[in-house]
Amino acid sequence: MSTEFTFKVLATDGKARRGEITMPRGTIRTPAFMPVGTGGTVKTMYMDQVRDLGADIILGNTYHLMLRPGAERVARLGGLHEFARWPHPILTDSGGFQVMSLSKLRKITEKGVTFRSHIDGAPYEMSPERSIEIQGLLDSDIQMQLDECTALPAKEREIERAMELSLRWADRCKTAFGDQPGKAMFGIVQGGDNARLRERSAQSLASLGLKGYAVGGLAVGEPQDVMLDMLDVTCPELPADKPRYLMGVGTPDDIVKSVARGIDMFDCVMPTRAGRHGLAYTRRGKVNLRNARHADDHRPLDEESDCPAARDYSRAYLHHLVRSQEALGAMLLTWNNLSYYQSLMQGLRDAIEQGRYAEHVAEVSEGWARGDI
Ligand SMILES: CNc1nc2cc3nc[nH]c(=O)c3cc2[nH]1
Repeated sequence: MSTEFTFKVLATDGKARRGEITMPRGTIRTPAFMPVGTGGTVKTMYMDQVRDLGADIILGNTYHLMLRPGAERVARLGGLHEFARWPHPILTDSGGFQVMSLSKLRKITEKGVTFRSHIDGAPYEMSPERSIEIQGLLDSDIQMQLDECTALPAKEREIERAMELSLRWADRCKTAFGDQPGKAMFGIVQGGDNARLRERSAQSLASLGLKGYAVGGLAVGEPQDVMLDMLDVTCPELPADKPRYLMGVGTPDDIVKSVARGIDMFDCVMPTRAGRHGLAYTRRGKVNLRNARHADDHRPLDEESDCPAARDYSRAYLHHLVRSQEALGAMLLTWNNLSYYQSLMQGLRDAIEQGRYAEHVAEVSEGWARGDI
């Protein structure tokens, strides 16, 4: 087990990379999908299940945990790994994105963000330094800089202002994080849908010599081709020997196309949130179990899956659970969805190693297009 944070590229196929991040709490096989554990829980799942599905790392949210139960309380209780019984790596988002998307009366200044909690309206200030302090109290293994994610569409001068502020905050977060060998602080590339600003942001962050780089400011409603175009201009400006993390992405199609452009890490609420809303991801595309067409269908979601949720329960039963709003419905569909996402990632990792990434993507895409029979 490594005492340092290291990243190795083990194989490439075009711009797709098969890599490995080693750190004291474990090894992360890339391309990696990080299940979202917002409030210290991957909703409806036991942590052992999440691990058994192949997740090497999960995501926690600074914003939610600082509001409830509080970062100092989690620290007193031994840190997030102990608190949530997840002994493997955890990446925490810095809170800025959630402040802008969830809190009330928020205000951004050079110093940081001020806002009121969406839970009880209590006032908070979060500076780059406080965000890193909170992530340290959570004992997070990979900590994200505080940044300002511009909602799209936006005027170029607005995108530029937020991108430049995020660069200054990256420098402050690097100073606040200091030197923690077994941990990492990732910078976040901003720049909206503007290629020139993306290149400037990536080049400036790369000059900070960080241990990893996230591509932020995307998956905010822009068309997929705009997101992919921004990856085409951003990834070449990032160091090839450091991990690249595309924040908030995405659908299986988003993921396969982003890996092809050089992305190594992903997080997205889609598999878990969709599971709670009756939607199943399968190798034949999406299946909406709310639909009455499943009411008498005795077939499982996927008879060939090694996940019991996909293999052992009839669609009729899943439809019944979803329609009845039974907790087991959300549990089984979340289990199925995370299992599908992790098997998708394993397939991508294998295909890169075998030098057949394009062929493999064609095969999985054909499965989705065939649709659910
Ligand atoms: C669901 N889409 C999405 N989740 C995100 C989280 C983020 N965190 C920090 N900074 C970001 O730019 C950022 C962008 C994001 N897009």
